[in-house]
Amino acid sequence: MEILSAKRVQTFRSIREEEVSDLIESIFREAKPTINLSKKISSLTLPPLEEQLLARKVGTKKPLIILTMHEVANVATGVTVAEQYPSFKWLQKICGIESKLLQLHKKFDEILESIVNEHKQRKMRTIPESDTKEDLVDVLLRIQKHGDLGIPLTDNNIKAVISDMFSAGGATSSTTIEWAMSEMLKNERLMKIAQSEVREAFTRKGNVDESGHHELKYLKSVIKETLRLHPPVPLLLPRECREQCEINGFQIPAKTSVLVNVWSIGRDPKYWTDAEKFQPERFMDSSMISRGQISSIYHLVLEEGCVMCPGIAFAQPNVELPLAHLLYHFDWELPNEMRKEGLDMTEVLGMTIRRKHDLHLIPIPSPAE
Ligand code: HEM
Repeated sequence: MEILSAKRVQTFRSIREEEVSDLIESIFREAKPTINLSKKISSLTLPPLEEQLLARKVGTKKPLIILTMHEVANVATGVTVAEQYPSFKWLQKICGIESKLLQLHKKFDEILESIVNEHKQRKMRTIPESDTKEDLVDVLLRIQKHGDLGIPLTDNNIKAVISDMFSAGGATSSTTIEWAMSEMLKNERLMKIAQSEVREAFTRKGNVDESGHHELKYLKSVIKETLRLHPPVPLLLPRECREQCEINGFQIPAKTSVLVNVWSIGRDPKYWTDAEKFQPERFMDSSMISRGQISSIYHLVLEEGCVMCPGIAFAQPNVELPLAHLLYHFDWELPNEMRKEGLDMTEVLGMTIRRKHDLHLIPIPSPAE
């Protein structure tokens, strides 16, 4: 509640708006007609997250924490393969994953340690003007000092929370933006509807900001439909069976790992008409969605059910704002007269499911510019 509440997220609004405006300007400044939109999007989500959570302005040089996160993401792709066969310990060894992860762990731990120490020293020197000026680490250090939790909060706990926020909040947001753009590119009609909605909402103002987001009903449905077909965390977080139980005649022992395949639930024709089709309209009128569908998508749309992303208040503006800007400022074409319907949608599994091939696109400034 302290770190991820809507009130706290609201205090970071100007940081998000500034970062996304910088992205749009960098696209306008590109000398080449074709840009790698995937790269632009992935470099967009972590720096603002760093600034929002750690109050550090990133500037042009990527900080170590972001570079290390990318390294972890790359190595983690291999972990998933080795984890298919947990009893074959040698598989992880020959893949070299274990030692790479240990090295990365050490490097990451040192970065986190220095962040915590930096904050402690800063705290000794200054008194925060008000709690809205505190960043994530300040909040955790305050709780540690006052013992508000009723249980001790160690420095290691604090480092784990910082690490959790970055791994949970970075690639999830950027892959969602990338897939939403891909789906709209593939279907020009949907792109046009979303673009007209955004342009209608902001043309009079002359710029996109977060104040008009409540008007973007179609774009919000595009995001929900993107999460249905391309859930960034396809197997959710691993869970463990607390006690022995029986499912469909199978005895499941206590402590069994449970992975929930939301990727396949989102595409199950038992729940969804035209399950493989990208149709944001299905979310426009929630009365059209049955209870069964709601329980099957709670984790996808993040808003329903007992298990949800605790970072939802952060995730929403971090995904909506960049998308609204990209649609407002540009029309988008594929290079080399490639046909949009033929856009390659191959997925690759890492910490999230992302596009196998980067999105190379031609941005055409919108007529309103
Ligand atoms: C579109 C963007 C996002 C999606 C689709 C998403 C989705 C999810 C999902 C499915 C889970 C796992 C829930 C479970 O299995 O229990 C999760 C956990 C979490 N998310 Fe998000 N998330 C997004 C963005 C964010 C952001 C921006 C933040 C924070 C700044 C964040 C923070 C967290 C945290 C802290 C957890 C819990 C991790 C843990 O328990 O170790 N998420 N998210």
